[in-house]
Amino acid sequence: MTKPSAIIAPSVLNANFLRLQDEISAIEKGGAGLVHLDIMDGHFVPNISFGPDISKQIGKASSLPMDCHLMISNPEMFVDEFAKAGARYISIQAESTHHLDRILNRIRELGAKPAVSINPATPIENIKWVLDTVDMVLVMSVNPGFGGQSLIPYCLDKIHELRSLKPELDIEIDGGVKLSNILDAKKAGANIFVVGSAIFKTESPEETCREFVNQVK
Ligand SMILES: O=C(CO)[C@H](O)[C@H](O)COP(=O)(O)O
Repeated sequence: MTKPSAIIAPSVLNANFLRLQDEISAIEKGGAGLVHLDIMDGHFVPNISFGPDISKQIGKASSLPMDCHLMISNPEMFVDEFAKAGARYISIQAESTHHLDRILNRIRELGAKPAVSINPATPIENIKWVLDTVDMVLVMSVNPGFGGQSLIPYCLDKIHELRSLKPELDIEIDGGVKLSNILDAKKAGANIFVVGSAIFKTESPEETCREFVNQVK
């Protein structure tokens, strides 16, 4: 049985957008495996970030595969655009659509990797029937919308439950991940770690990213 590899996926939500190219180069040098893009629409979540055009520019500015997390209502209207923008992964919030199976299959047809995401209060049971359709499950460990929040501890129990169900699945944790708790997340069963403010709000995002990479090796 192949053990999924550990990957740090910095979220640029809290990066300095006026120096985005430098911020991206820093995480590349720091050993990140993915660049995580938080797409927010002011409707599904109480914040607005950016859309497919900026994502496409980020894709061109980076050698890292893009991990696009759609925290938006009506995601079916936008998956084609994100696939065209070059997303490697497209994550859909299970709570955001009536047609989860359809949209995940559409993402694969478009040549990207489908992933499903669940909010802290959403049970694993709700995504049970799509676990064989996706390449990754993203477990939100904060209520989505903002960086810089604290990890909700019961989300680690959800990851543990999911890992027991699917030993080879890529499981991503997103929200409140810090150097002080990343090993708890790893122990629970996560292997892809989204880290936002704990990387970009430090003196040297490159050095900090490297520390996270070394921590989960
Ligand atoms: O999806 C998100 C918020 O909805 C962010 O990816 C997440 O919060 C990462 O930021 P931080 O590491 O600062 O918590």
